[in-house]
Amino acid sequence: MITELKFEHSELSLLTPTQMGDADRAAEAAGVSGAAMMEAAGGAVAVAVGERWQMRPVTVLCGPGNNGGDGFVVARHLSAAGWPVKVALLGSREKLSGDAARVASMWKDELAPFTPDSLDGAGVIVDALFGAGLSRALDGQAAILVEAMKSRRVPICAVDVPSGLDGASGRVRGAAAPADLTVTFFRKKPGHLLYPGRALCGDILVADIGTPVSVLDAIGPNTWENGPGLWLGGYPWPEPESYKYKRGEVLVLGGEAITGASRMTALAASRAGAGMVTLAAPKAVWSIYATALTNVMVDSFEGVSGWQALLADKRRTVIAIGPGAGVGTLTRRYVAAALAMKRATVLDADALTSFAEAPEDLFRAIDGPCVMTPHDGEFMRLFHFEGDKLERARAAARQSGAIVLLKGSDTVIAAPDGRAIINSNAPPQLATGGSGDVLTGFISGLLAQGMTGFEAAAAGAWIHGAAAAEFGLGLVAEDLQGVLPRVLQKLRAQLDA
Ligand SMILES: NC(=O)C1=CN([C@@H]2O[C@H](COP(=O)(O)OP(=O)(O)OC[C@H]3O[C@@H](n4cnc5c(N)ncnc54)[C@H](OP(=O)(O)O)[C@@H]3O)[C@@H](O)[C@H]2O)[C@@H](O)CC1
Ligand SMILES: Nc1ncnc2c1ncn2[C@@H]1O[C@H](COP(=O)(O)OP(=O)(O)O)[C@@H](O)[C@H]1O
Ligand SMILES: [K+]
Repeated sequence: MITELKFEHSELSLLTPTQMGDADRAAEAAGVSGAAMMEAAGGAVAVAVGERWQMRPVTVLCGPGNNGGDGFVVARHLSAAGWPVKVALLGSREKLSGDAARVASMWKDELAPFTPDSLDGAGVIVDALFGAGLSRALDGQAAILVEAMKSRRVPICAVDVPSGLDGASGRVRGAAAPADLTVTFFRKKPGHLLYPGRALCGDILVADIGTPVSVLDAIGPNTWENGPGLWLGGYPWPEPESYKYKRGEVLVLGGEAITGASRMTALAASRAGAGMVTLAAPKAVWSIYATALTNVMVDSFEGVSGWQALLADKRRTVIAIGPGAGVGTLTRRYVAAALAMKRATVLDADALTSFAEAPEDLFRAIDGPCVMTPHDGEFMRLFHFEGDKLERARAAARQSGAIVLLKGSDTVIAAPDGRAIINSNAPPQLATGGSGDVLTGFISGLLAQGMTGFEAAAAGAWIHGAAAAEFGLGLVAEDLQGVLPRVLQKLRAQLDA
């Protein structure tokens, strides 16, 4: 069994704006001054702008807080490097305080009026209106300037976040202009990865501004961006002393009307490394499965008692149900029988929808390791939470007791204890019928080899995205398992390097 990885201090940690404020205060307590961090932040943005764009007129829009302070530092650096710089400030210099007031006083040129005219002639705009301190929807002059930024085809570099983007949820409050480049500090925020925020950030650079990593001790991050850094150390590579049963056996429930879905799940589980995979085929359609599958074994069964007989084999350590299973009472009973075994179970698609009328029955039955993989529609049939995707997935995991993998271009994986991972490597070609069935197989295959549900879901989602990216355009779901070996070889090379 692989022990749970500890990755609180990973570079993949995500901090909410509130946690980032805590990190800034803790850094100051540890002797790194706010002024030094602001200098480092503005300096990093100026370097990033200089690396990305050739020298040209730049307008820096500064807000009334420390995000605006960063903007004044950017302006000073670019101006010193010879760039023609205009600075427009929301509000007056007198209203600035602390570090922002200090850096503003170092800007000796006159300020441009805070109107869309200040964007005239700009070859790049630095958006330093609001960052972590966004406290309400943009309105008035701020909204007018953001709308003006949106309508001009001038590249934008956002400081920390595009102003108006809520760093916790990825939502837009009032308005936000899409940036080409976002430079953030110390760690990313969930809003950089959750849509629509992700689409507004452009390329994201994370700059080191001297914040000691030890500030994370007290914060205890519980949200991460998905990446091999979270689970590669515990990845279940085949070992010399291994044998097929040691690598676990996955039992996949086959559907009667749709047979392709569960076949893809089964093949994907084999590719992900399960030692054995058995497809439980309803007697009436057994021959379809038997002729289509080779390395995956096909076992026929009839009705709930037949399914229970297949479950009785203790070597079948992981049960995958849902793809093509059909919606209704029978599937509900198959799921209940599987959950009663308290083995690792992956529930997808019809296994979830079958409980739309009585989700509580499902939650009550979950008592062992369980991963649910709903897309938005399936999620809404079972759960009725408000909030952003991260909040909803977390609440669902808490309510159900399962690891909840809420799919989409920004898939969130949440555990009942509050930990959550946001996946960011899934390319849009994954939006093709059956790709979710393959994901169920990948996760099942990793569970079979001893990963925990949380890690298997994270690693499964990541290799799924990486396989789609590896294949490129023109992807159909059954291509995914075929390119997985290349993804695994690259991962292995990364570990061996
Ligand atoms: N040591 C550090 O802390 C470091 C911080 N750093 C930088 O500081 C940023 C965080 O700074 P921050 O906390 O001052 O918040 P910030 O984003 O500037 O906004 C607050 C101001 O905006 C105002 N305001 C808010 N919403 C508004 C709206 N809709 N419409 C109008 N006004 C609105 C708000 O007004 P209030 O809510 O108080 O009325 C307040 O005046 C962070 O993103 C990073 O860039 C780096 O330099 C590294 C070191
Ligand atoms: N636009 C997108 N960008 C990236 N990944 C996507 C996108 N749309 C869907 N996906 C991913 O593709 C898979 C689709 O799964 P699902 O909706 O269950 O489809 P199916 O039931 O056809 O298998 C999920 O892993 C999901 O996260
Ligand atoms: K900003």
